[in-house]
Amino acid sequence: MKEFWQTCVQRLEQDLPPQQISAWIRPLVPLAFDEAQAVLRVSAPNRFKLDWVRKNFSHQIEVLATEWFERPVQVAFELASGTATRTAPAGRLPLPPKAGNGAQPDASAKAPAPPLAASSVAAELAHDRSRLNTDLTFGNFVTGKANQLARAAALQVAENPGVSYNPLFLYGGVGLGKTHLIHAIGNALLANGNGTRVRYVHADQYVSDVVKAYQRKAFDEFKRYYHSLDLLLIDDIQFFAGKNRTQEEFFYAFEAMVAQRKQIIITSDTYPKELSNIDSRLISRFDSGLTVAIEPPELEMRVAILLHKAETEGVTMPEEVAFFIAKHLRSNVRELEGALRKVSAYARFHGREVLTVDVCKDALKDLLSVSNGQITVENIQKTVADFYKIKVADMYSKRRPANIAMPRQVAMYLAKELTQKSLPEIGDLFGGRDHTTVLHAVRKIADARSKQTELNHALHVLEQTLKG
Ligand SMILES: Nc1ncnc2c1ncn2[C@@H]1O[C@H](COP(=O)(O)OP(=O)(O)OP(=O)(O)O)[C@@H](O)[C@H]1O
Repeated sequence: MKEFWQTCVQRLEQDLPPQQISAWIRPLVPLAFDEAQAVLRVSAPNRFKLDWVRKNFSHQIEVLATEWFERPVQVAFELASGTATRTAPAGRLPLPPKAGNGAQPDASAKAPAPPLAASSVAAELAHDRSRLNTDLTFGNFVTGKANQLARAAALQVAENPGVSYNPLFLYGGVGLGKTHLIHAIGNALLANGNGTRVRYVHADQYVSDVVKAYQRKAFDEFKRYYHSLDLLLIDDIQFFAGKNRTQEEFFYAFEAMVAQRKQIIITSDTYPKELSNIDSRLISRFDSGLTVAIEPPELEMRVAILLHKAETEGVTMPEEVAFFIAKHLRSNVRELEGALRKVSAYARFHGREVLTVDVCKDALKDLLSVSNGQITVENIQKTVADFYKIKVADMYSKRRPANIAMPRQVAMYLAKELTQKSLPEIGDLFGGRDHTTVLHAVRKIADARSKQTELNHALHVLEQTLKG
Protein backbone atom coordinates (compact mmCIF):
# COMPACT_ATOMS: atom_id res chain seq x y z
CA MET A 1 0.00 0.00 0.00
CA LYS A 2 2.75 2.39 1.04
CA GLU A 3 4.74 1.48 -2.04
CA PHE A 4 1.74 2.04 -4.28
CA TRP A 5 1.06 5.46 -2.80
CA GLN A 6 4.67 6.57 -3.22
CA THR A 7 4.60 5.55 -6.86
CA CYS A 8 1.20 7.17 -7.31
CA VAL A 9 2.44 10.50 -5.92
CA GLN A 10 5.58 10.31 -8.06
CA ARG A 11 3.49 9.72 -11.16
CA LEU A 12 1.17 12.61 -10.29
CA GLU A 13 4.21 14.83 -9.76
CA GLN A 14 5.11 14.26 -13.39
CA ASP A 15 1.71 15.55 -14.47
CA LEU A 16 0.83 18.28 -12.01
CA PRO A 17 2.50 21.54 -10.97
CA PRO A 18 4.24 21.44 -7.54
CA GLN A 19 1.72 23.78 -5.88
CA GLN A 20 -1.11 21.42 -6.79
CA ILE A 21 0.83 18.48 -5.40
CA SER A 22 1.46 20.25 -2.11
CA ALA A 23 -2.04 21.73 -1.87
CA TRP A 24 -4.08 18.67 -2.81
CA ILE A 25 -2.11 15.45 -3.08
CA ARG A 26 0.32 15.58 -0.14
CA PRO A 27 -2.43 16.10 2.46
CA LEU A 28 -4.07 12.82 1.36
CA VAL A 29 -3.44 9.69 3.41
CA PRO A 30 -3.88 6.23 1.87
CA LEU A 31 -5.76 4.11 4.38
CA ALA A 32 -6.25 0.65 2.92
CA PHE A 33 -6.98 -1.36 -0.17
CA ASP A 34 -10.08 -3.53 0.09
CA GLU A 35 -9.15 -6.62 -1.93
CA ALA A 36 -12.68 -8.01 -2.12
CA GLN A 37 -14.32 -4.84 -3.43
CA ALA A 38 -11.26 -3.46 -5.24
CA VAL A 39 -11.74 -0.19 -3.41
CA LEU A 40 -8.88 2.04 -2.39
CA ARG A 41 -9.65 4.12 0.71
CA VAL A 42 -7.96 7.48 0.93
CA SER A 43 -8.55 10.17 3.54
CA ALA A 44 -8.57 13.95 3.07
CA PRO A 45 -8.12 16.44 5.94
CA ASN A 46 -11.31 18.45 5.38
CA ARG A 47 -14.55 18.54 3.38
CA PHE A 48 -13.33 21.18 0.97
CA LYS A 49 -10.16 19.27 0.06
CA LEU A 50 -12.15 16.08 -0.16
CA ASP A 51 -14.62 17.55 -2.66
CA TRP A 52 -11.91 19.14 -4.72
CA VAL A 53 -9.68 16.08 -4.89
CA ARG A 54 -12.62 13.84 -5.63
CA LYS A 55 -13.72 16.03 -8.48
CA ASN A 56 -10.36 16.78 -9.98
CA PHE A 57 -7.96 13.96 -9.24
CA SER A 58 -9.98 10.83 -8.53
CA HIS A 59 -9.83 9.77 -12.15
CA GLN A 60 -6.04 10.00 -12.31
CA ILE A 61 -5.65 8.17 -9.01
CA GLU A 62 -8.04 5.46 -10.16
CA VAL A 63 -6.15 5.00 -13.39
CA LEU A 64 -2.87 4.64 -11.50
CA ALA A 65 -4.40 2.28 -8.94
CA THR A 66 -5.97 0.21 -11.71
CA GLU A 67 -2.56 -0.09 -13.33
CA TRP A 68 -0.81 -0.99 -10.06
CA PHE A 69 -3.33 -3.52 -8.77
CA GLU A 70 -3.97 -4.86 -12.28
CA ARG A 71 -7.76 -4.67 -11.96
CA PRO A 72 -10.37 -1.89 -12.11
CA VAL A 73 -10.11 -0.02 -8.84
CA GLN A 74 -12.40 2.58 -7.33
CA VAL A 75 -11.21 5.23 -4.93
CA ALA A 76 -13.30 5.98 -1.86
CA PHE A 77 -12.40 9.28 -0.26
CA GLU A 78 -13.25 9.91 3.33
CA LEU A 79 -12.82 12.69 5.81
CA ALA A 80 -9.88 12.16 8.12
CA SER A 81 -12.35 11.92 10.99
CA GLY A 82 -14.74 9.39 9.51
CA THR A 83 -17.53 8.73 7.04
CA ALA A 84 -16.62 7.29 3.67
CA THR A 85 -18.01 8.66 0.44
CA ARG A 86 -17.33 7.06 -2.89
CA THR A 87 -15.94 8.94 -5.84
CA ALA A 88 -18.69 11.07 -7.37
CA PRO A 89 -18.56 14.61 -8.57
CA ALA A 90 -21.61 15.96 -6.89
CA GLY A 91 -21.25 14.55 -3.46
CA ARG A 92 -24.72 14.58 -1.92
CA LEU A 93 -26.24 11.49 -3.43
CA PRO A 94 -24.91 8.14 -2.30
CA LEU A 95 -23.63 5.92 -5.07
CA PRO A 96 -24.66 2.31 -5.25
CA PRO A 97 -21.76 -0.09 -4.81
CA LYS A 98 -19.58 -0.46 -7.89
CA ALA A 99 -21.08 2.53 -9.68
CA GLY A 100 -18.83 4.45 -12.06
CA ASN A 101 -17.20 7.56 -10.78
CA GLY A 102 -18.62 10.04 -13.26
CA ALA A 103 -15.54 12.19 -12.84
CA GLN A 104 -14.25 13.92 -15.92
CA PRO A 105 -11.19 12.35 -17.46
CA ASP A 106 -8.32 14.79 -17.18
CA ALA A 107 -6.91 15.44 -20.62
CA SER A 108 -3.59 16.40 -19.06
CA ALA A 109 -3.12 12.98 -17.46
CA LYS A 110 -0.21 11.39 -19.23
CA ALA A 111 -0.52 7.99 -17.60
CA PRO A 112 -1.54 5.32 -20.11
CA ALA A 113 -5.17 4.52 -19.46
CA PRO A 114 -5.83 0.84 -18.90
CA PRO A 115 -9.30 -0.48 -19.67
CA LEU A 116 -11.82 1.06 -17.29
CA ALA A 117 -14.58 -0.80 -15.55
CA ALA A 118 -17.62 -1.14 -17.80
CA SER A 119 -19.68 0.97 -15.43
CA SER A 120 -17.10 3.80 -15.62
CA VAL A 121 -17.24 3.77 -19.39
CA ALA A 122 -21.03 3.86 -19.29
CA ALA A 123 -20.93 6.76 -16.84
CA GLU A 124 -18.56 8.70 -19.06
CA LEU A 125 -20.70 8.08 -22.12
CA ALA A 126 -23.78 9.20 -20.23
CA HIS A 127 -21.92 12.36 -19.29
CA ASP A 128 -20.91 13.06 -22.87
CA ARG A 129 -24.46 12.65 -24.10
CA SER A 130 -25.88 14.78 -21.33
CA ARG A 131 -23.79 17.84 -22.40
CA LEU A 132 -23.19 18.49 -18.72
CA ASN A 133 -20.21 20.39 -17.49
CA THR A 134 -18.75 18.21 -14.75
CA ASP A 135 -17.08 21.24 -13.15
CA LEU A 136 -20.42 22.65 -12.05
CA THR A 137 -21.40 20.77 -8.93
CA PHE A 138 -23.14 21.31 -5.60
CA GLY A 139 -19.72 20.85 -4.00
CA ASN A 140 -18.34 24.06 -5.46
CA PHE A 141 -21.54 26.11 -5.35
CA VAL A 142 -21.14 28.73 -2.62
CA THR A 143 -24.33 29.27 -0.67
CA GLY A 144 -25.67 32.43 0.92
CA LYS A 145 -28.99 34.14 1.57
CA ALA A 146 -29.33 35.01 -2.10
CA ASN A 147 -29.38 31.44 -3.35
CA GLN A 148 -30.12 29.18 -0.39
CA LEU A 149 -33.71 28.54 -1.37
CA ALA A 150 -32.78 27.77 -4.95
CA ARG A 151 -30.04 25.42 -3.80
CA ALA A 152 -32.34 23.65 -1.34
CA ALA A 153 -34.95 23.16 -4.07
CA ALA A 154 -32.27 21.90 -6.45
CA LEU A 155 -31.01 19.38 -3.90
CA GLN A 156 -34.53 18.23 -3.23
CA VAL A 157 -35.14 17.67 -6.93
CA ALA A 158 -31.81 15.87 -7.31
CA GLU A 159 -32.87 13.51 -4.54
CA ASN A 160 -36.43 12.93 -5.79
CA PRO A 161 -36.51 13.70 -9.52
CA GLY A 162 -39.94 13.87 -11.10
CA VAL A 163 -41.63 13.69 -7.73
CA SER A 164 -41.08 16.75 -5.60
CA TYR A 165 -41.29 19.82 -7.82
CA ASN A 166 -42.01 19.46 -11.48
CA PRO A 167 -41.05 21.63 -13.22
CA LEU A 168 -38.49 23.43 -11.10
CA PHE A 169 -38.29 26.96 -12.50
CA LEU A 170 -35.22 28.99 -11.48
CA TYR A 171 -35.02 32.63 -12.40
CA GLY A 172 -32.72 35.59 -11.79
CA GLY A 173 -30.41 38.10 -13.44
CA VAL A 174 -27.27 37.32 -15.42
CA GLY A 175 -24.33 35.50 -13.90
CA LEU A 176 -26.03 34.53 -10.66
CA GLY A 177 -25.51 30.76 -10.88
CA LYS A 178 -28.64 29.41 -12.55
CA THR A 179 -26.69 27.42 -15.11
CA HIS A 180 -24.29 26.23 -12.43
CA LEU A 181 -27.12 24.95 -10.28
CA ILE A 182 -28.91 23.01 -13.00
CA HIS A 183 -25.67 21.36 -14.09
CA ALA A 184 -25.13 20.42 -10.45
CA ILE A 185 -28.50 18.66 -10.41
CA GLY A 186 -27.68 16.80 -13.62
CA ASN A 187 -24.25 15.78 -12.35
CA ALA A 188 -25.73 14.57 -9.08
CA LEU A 189 -28.24 12.39 -10.89
CA LEU A 190 -25.70 10.95 -13.28
CA ALA A 191 -23.43 10.17 -10.36
CA ASN A 192 -26.16 7.80 -9.22
CA GLY A 193 -24.96 5.54 -11.99
CA ASN A 194 -28.35 3.95 -12.61
CA GLY A 195 -28.68 4.86 -16.26
CA THR A 196 -30.67 8.07 -15.85
CA ARG A 197 -30.99 9.83 -19.20
CA VAL A 198 -30.08 13.45 -18.65
CA ARG A 199 -29.80 16.25 -21.17
CA TYR A 200 -28.77 19.85 -20.68
CA VAL A 201 -29.81 22.12 -23.52
CA HIS A 202 -29.65 25.86 -23.93
CA ALA A 203 -32.95 27.26 -25.23
CA ASP A 204 -31.18 28.51 -28.37
CA GLN A 205 -29.92 25.02 -29.10
CA TYR A 206 -33.41 23.62 -28.62
CA VAL A 207 -34.75 26.16 -31.10
CA SER A 208 -32.15 25.12 -33.63
CA ASP A 209 -32.89 21.42 -33.00
CA VAL A 210 -36.51 22.13 -33.84
CA VAL A 211 -35.51 23.93 -37.03
CA LYS A 212 -33.26 21.02 -38.06
CA ALA A 213 -35.99 18.49 -37.33
CA TYR A 214 -38.34 20.57 -39.45
CA GLN A 215 -35.93 20.81 -42.38
CA ARG A 216 -35.10 17.11 -42.27
CA LYS A 217 -38.68 16.08 -41.63
CA ALA A 218 -37.39 14.24 -38.59
CA PHE A 219 -39.91 15.30 -35.97
CA ASP A 220 -40.63 11.73 -34.90
CA GLU A 221 -37.00 11.20 -34.05
CA PHE A 222 -36.83 14.57 -32.32
CA LYS A 223 -39.89 13.76 -30.24
CA ARG A 224 -38.72 10.27 -29.38
CA TYR A 225 -35.42 11.64 -28.16
CA TYR A 226 -36.74 14.44 -25.98
CA HIS A 227 -39.71 12.50 -24.67
CA SER A 228 -37.44 9.64 -23.63
CA LEU A 229 -35.32 11.69 -21.25
CA ASP A 230 -35.53 11.27 -17.48
CA LEU A 231 -34.22 14.76 -16.78
CA LEU A 232 -34.34 17.71 -19.13
CA LEU A 233 -32.46 20.85 -18.13
CA ILE A 234 -33.38 23.77 -20.29
CA ASP A 235 -31.47 27.00 -19.84
CA ASP A 236 -32.59 30.57 -20.58
CA ILE A 237 -36.12 29.75 -21.71
CA GLN A 238 -36.75 33.46 -22.45
CA PHE A 239 -35.04 32.73 -25.80
CA PHE A 240 -38.18 30.88 -26.86
CA ALA A 241 -39.88 34.28 -27.25
CA GLY A 242 -41.74 34.50 -30.52
CA LYS A 243 -40.61 31.00 -31.62
CA ASN A 244 -44.05 29.46 -32.00
CA ARG A 245 -43.11 26.11 -33.49
CA THR A 246 -40.48 25.59 -30.80
CA GLN A 247 -42.97 26.47 -28.11
CA GLU A 248 -45.44 24.00 -29.50
CA GLU A 249 -42.90 21.16 -29.60
CA PHE A 250 -41.71 22.03 -26.14
CA PHE A 251 -45.27 21.99 -24.88
CA TYR A 252 -45.69 18.37 -26.10
CA ALA A 253 -42.35 17.33 -24.63
CA PHE A 254 -43.29 19.00 -21.37
CA GLU A 255 -46.67 17.28 -21.15
CA ALA A 256 -45.23 13.88 -22.06
CA MET A 257 -42.40 14.12 -19.56
CA VAL A 258 -44.44 15.42 -16.64
CA ALA A 259 -47.11 12.78 -17.22
CA GLN A 260 -44.42 10.13 -16.89
CA ARG A 261 -42.93 11.81 -13.82
CA LYS A 262 -39.78 12.74 -15.69
CA GLN A 263 -38.14 15.83 -14.29
CA ILE A 264 -37.94 19.17 -16.11
CA ILE A 265 -35.84 22.06 -14.87
CA ILE A 266 -36.04 25.45 -16.49
CA THR A 267 -34.06 28.66 -16.03
CA SER A 268 -35.02 32.13 -17.12
CA ASP A 269 -34.05 35.74 -16.57
CA THR A 270 -37.50 36.46 -15.18
CA TYR A 271 -40.41 34.71 -13.49
CA PRO A 272 -42.93 32.90 -15.69
CA LYS A 273 -45.67 35.55 -15.81
CA GLU A 274 -43.16 38.19 -16.89
CA LEU A 275 -41.97 36.20 -19.90
CA SER A 276 -42.93 37.98 -23.06
CA ASN A 277 -44.02 36.38 -26.32
CA ILE A 278 -44.41 32.98 -24.76
CA ASP A 279 -47.68 31.07 -25.13
CA SER A 280 -49.85 31.46 -22.05
CA ARG A 281 -50.47 27.70 -21.74
CA LEU A 282 -46.70 27.21 -21.47
CA ILE A 283 -46.43 29.99 -18.91
CA SER A 284 -49.09 28.37 -16.76
CA ARG A 285 -47.24 25.02 -17.03
CA PHE A 286 -43.96 26.69 -15.99
CA ASP A 287 -45.64 28.01 -12.88
CA SER A 288 -47.24 24.72 -11.94
CA GLY A 289 -44.27 23.27 -10.06
CA LEU A 290 -41.94 25.32 -7.93
CA THR A 291 -40.65 28.74 -8.99
CA VAL A 292 -37.61 30.04 -7.13
CA ALA A 293 -35.50 33.17 -7.56
CA ILE A 294 -31.74 33.50 -7.30
CA GLU A 295 -30.89 36.97 -6.03
CA PRO A 296 -27.65 38.89 -6.48
CA PRO A 297 -25.16 37.81 -3.81
CA GLU A 298 -24.90 39.85 -0.62
CA LEU A 299 -21.54 41.15 0.63
CA GLU A 300 -20.60 38.14 2.79
CA MET A 301 -21.46 35.78 -0.01
CA ARG A 302 -19.42 37.77 -2.51
CA VAL A 303 -16.45 37.55 -0.15
CA ALA A 304 -16.97 33.80 0.32
CA ILE A 305 -17.15 33.29 -3.45
CA LEU A 306 -13.95 35.24 -4.03
CA LEU A 307 -12.07 33.35 -1.32
CA HIS A 308 -13.36 30.03 -2.59
CA LYS A 309 -12.51 30.74 -6.23
CA ALA A 310 -9.08 32.12 -5.29
CA GLU A 311 -8.26 29.03 -3.28
CA THR A 312 -9.35 26.65 -6.03
CA GLU A 313 -7.18 28.53 -8.48
CA GLY A 314 -4.20 28.42 -6.14
CA VAL A 315 -4.23 32.21 -5.59
CA THR A 316 -3.49 33.50 -2.09
CA MET A 317 -6.08 36.15 -1.35
CA PRO A 318 -6.09 37.87 2.06
CA GLU A 319 -9.58 38.53 3.43
CA GLU A 320 -9.22 42.30 3.31
CA VAL A 321 -8.56 42.04 -0.42
CA ALA A 322 -11.66 39.90 -0.91
CA PHE A 323 -13.68 42.46 1.08
CA PHE A 324 -12.29 45.30 -0.99
CA ILE A 325 -13.29 43.67 -4.29
CA ALA A 326 -16.64 42.50 -2.95
CA LYS A 327 -17.54 45.96 -1.69
CA HIS A 328 -16.93 47.49 -5.07
CA LEU A 329 -18.30 44.85 -7.42
CA ARG A 330 -21.83 44.03 -6.51
CA SER A 331 -23.79 42.82 -9.42
CA ASN A 332 -23.06 39.15 -10.05
CA VAL A 333 -20.74 36.19 -9.66
CA ARG A 334 -19.46 36.27 -13.23
CA GLU A 335 -18.23 39.79 -12.61
CA LEU A 336 -16.41 38.61 -9.48
CA GLU A 337 -14.78 35.78 -11.42
CA GLY A 338 -13.63 38.29 -14.05
CA ALA A 339 -12.18 40.54 -11.36
CA LEU A 340 -10.29 37.66 -9.77
CA ARG A 341 -8.83 36.68 -13.14
CA LYS A 342 -7.77 40.27 -13.79
CA VAL A 343 -6.21 40.73 -10.38
CA SER A 344 -4.23 37.49 -10.49
CA ALA A 345 -3.03 38.09 -14.05
CA TYR A 346 -1.96 41.61 -13.08
CA ALA A 347 -0.14 40.37 -9.98
CA ARG A 348 1.66 37.64 -11.96
CA PHE A 349 2.65 40.06 -14.68
CA HIS A 350 4.05 42.57 -12.21
CA GLY A 351 5.81 39.91 -10.15
CA ARG A 352 3.65 40.58 -7.07
CA GLU A 353 3.28 37.38 -5.11
CA VAL A 354 0.82 38.63 -2.54
CA LEU A 355 -2.42 40.25 -3.54
CA THR A 356 -2.93 43.55 -1.75
CA VAL A 357 -5.64 46.18 -1.87
CA ASP A 358 -3.24 48.42 -3.82
CA VAL A 359 -2.65 45.73 -6.42
CA CYS A 360 -6.43 45.40 -6.76
CA LYS A 361 -6.92 49.14 -7.12
CA ASP A 362 -4.46 49.16 -10.02
CA ALA A 363 -5.65 45.97 -11.64
CA LEU A 364 -9.33 46.89 -11.46
CA LYS A 365 -9.00 50.59 -12.26
CA ASP A 366 -11.54 50.46 -15.09
CA LEU A 367 -14.13 48.47 -13.22
CA LEU A 368 -13.77 50.54 -10.07
CA SER A 369 -14.03 53.86 -11.84
CA VAL A 370 -17.44 52.85 -13.08
CA SER A 371 -18.58 51.86 -9.61
CA ASN A 372 -17.05 54.96 -8.02
CA GLY A 373 -18.26 57.39 -10.65
CA GLN A 374 -20.48 60.35 -9.95
CA ILE A 375 -23.59 58.68 -11.29
CA THR A 376 -25.94 57.72 -8.49
CA VAL A 377 -29.50 56.48 -8.63
CA GLU A 378 -30.63 59.72 -6.96
CA ASN A 379 -28.85 61.63 -9.69
CA ILE A 380 -30.58 59.63 -12.36
CA GLN A 381 -34.00 60.08 -10.76
CA LYS A 382 -33.58 63.84 -10.63
CA THR A 383 -32.24 64.16 -14.18
CA VAL A 384 -34.99 61.98 -15.64
CA ALA A 385 -37.71 63.74 -13.62
CA ASP A 386 -36.47 67.14 -14.89
CA PHE A 387 -36.30 65.86 -18.44
CA TYR A 388 -39.86 64.54 -18.43
CA LYS A 389 -41.15 67.37 -16.24
CA ILE A 390 -42.46 65.23 -13.44
CA LYS A 391 -41.79 65.38 -9.70
CA VAL A 392 -38.81 63.50 -8.27
CA ALA A 393 -41.20 62.09 -5.66
CA ASP A 394 -43.02 60.30 -8.46
CA MET A 395 -39.95 58.13 -8.91
CA TYR A 396 -40.79 56.36 -5.65
CA SER A 397 -44.54 56.90 -5.56
CA LYS A 398 -47.03 54.13 -6.28
CA ARG A 399 -48.80 56.24 -8.93
CA ARG A 400 -49.04 54.55 -12.26
CA PRO A 401 -50.36 56.90 -14.97
CA ALA A 402 -48.41 56.42 -18.19
CA ASN A 403 -46.80 59.87 -18.09
CA ILE A 404 -45.17 58.86 -14.80
CA ALA A 405 -44.72 55.11 -15.26
CA MET A 406 -42.70 55.47 -18.45
CA PRO A 407 -40.13 58.00 -17.11
CA ARG A 408 -39.81 55.86 -13.98
CA GLN A 409 -39.01 52.84 -16.14
CA VAL A 410 -36.49 54.93 -18.07
CA ALA A 411 -34.84 55.89 -14.77
CA MET A 412 -34.71 52.24 -13.66
CA TYR A 413 -33.18 51.28 -16.98
CA LEU A 414 -30.52 54.00 -16.65
CA ALA A 415 -29.86 52.99 -13.05
CA LYS A 416 -29.11 49.45 -14.22
CA GLU A 417 -27.01 50.66 -17.14
CA LEU A 418 -24.99 53.34 -15.42
CA THR A 419 -24.56 52.19 -11.83
CA GLN A 420 -23.32 49.01 -10.18
CA LYS A 421 -26.53 48.62 -8.20
CA SER A 422 -28.25 45.25 -8.26
CA LEU A 423 -31.89 44.92 -9.28
CA PRO A 424 -33.15 44.61 -5.66
CA GLU A 425 -31.07 47.65 -4.64
CA ILE A 426 -32.57 49.66 -7.49
CA GLY A 427 -36.03 48.41 -6.54
CA ASP A 428 -35.46 49.66 -2.98
CA LEU A 429 -34.43 53.09 -4.22
CA PHE A 430 -37.60 53.31 -6.29
CA GLY A 431 -39.96 53.11 -3.35
CA GLY A 432 -39.36 49.50 -2.34
CA ARG A 433 -40.34 47.94 -5.62
CA ASP A 434 -39.66 44.27 -6.30
CA HIS A 435 -36.54 43.45 -8.32
CA THR A 436 -38.70 41.77 -10.97
CA THR A 437 -40.44 45.11 -11.57
CA VAL A 438 -37.03 46.64 -12.23
CA LEU A 439 -36.05 43.77 -14.50
CA HIS A 440 -39.28 44.22 -16.42
CA ALA A 441 -38.60 47.97 -16.83
CA VAL A 442 -35.01 47.37 -17.95
CA ARG A 443 -36.08 44.86 -20.57
CA LYS A 444 -39.00 46.93 -21.75
CA ILE A 445 -36.97 50.09 -22.26
CA ALA A 446 -34.08 48.20 -23.89
CA ASP A 447 -36.53 46.67 -26.32
CA ALA A 448 -38.41 49.93 -26.97
CA ARG A 449 -35.12 51.76 -27.46
CA SER A 450 -34.15 49.47 -30.31
CA LYS A 451 -37.45 50.19 -32.07
CA GLN A 452 -38.26 53.83 -31.32
CA THR A 453 -35.82 56.44 -32.59
CA GLU A 454 -37.35 59.16 -30.47
CA LEU A 455 -36.86 57.22 -27.24
CA ASN A 456 -33.36 56.23 -28.28
CA HIS A 457 -32.54 59.88 -28.80
CA ALA A 458 -33.99 60.87 -25.43
CA LEU A 459 -31.88 58.19 -23.77
CA HIS A 460 -28.73 59.44 -25.48
CA VAL A 461 -29.43 62.92 -24.19
CA LEU A 462 -30.02 61.63 -20.68
CA GLU A 463 -26.88 59.48 -20.77
CA GLN A 464 -24.78 62.41 -21.94
CA THR A 465 -26.24 64.67 -19.26
CA LEU A 466 -25.55 62.14 -16.56
CA LYS A 467 -22.02 61.32 -17.71
CA GLY A 468 -21.27 65.04 -17.81
N1 LIG B 1 -22.97 30.42 -5.76
C1 LIG B 1 -21.95 30.22 -6.59
N2 LIG B 1 -20.83 29.58 -6.17
C2 LIG B 1 -19.79 29.39 -7.02
N3 LIG B 1 -19.78 29.82 -8.29
C3 LIG B 1 -20.86 30.43 -8.76
C4 LIG B 1 -22.00 30.69 -7.94
N4 LIG B 1 -22.92 31.35 -8.66
C5 LIG B 1 -22.40 31.52 -9.87
N5 LIG B 1 -21.15 30.97 -9.95
C6 LIG B 1 -20.25 30.98 -11.11
O1 LIG B 1 -20.47 32.22 -11.79
C7 LIG B 1 -20.45 32.03 -13.19
C8 LIG B 1 -21.77 32.47 -13.77
O2 LIG B 1 -22.80 31.60 -13.31
P1 LIG B 1 -23.90 30.96 -14.29
O3 LIG B 1 -23.37 30.81 -15.66
O4 LIG B 1 -24.45 29.76 -13.62
O5 LIG B 1 -24.95 32.15 -14.25
P2 LIG B 1 -26.40 32.26 -14.88
O6 LIG B 1 -27.29 32.68 -13.79
O7 LIG B 1 -26.75 31.01 -15.61
O8 LIG B 1 -26.20 33.45 -15.88
P3 LIG B 1 -26.80 33.70 -17.38
O9 LIG B 1 -28.22 34.09 -17.17
O10 LIG B 1 -25.96 34.83 -17.87
O11 LIG B 1 -26.64 32.43 -18.14
C9 LIG B 1 -20.16 30.55 -13.41
O12 LIG B 1 -18.78 30.38 -13.63
C10 LIG B 1 -20.57 29.89 -12.11
O13 LIG B 1 -19.84 28.72 -11.85
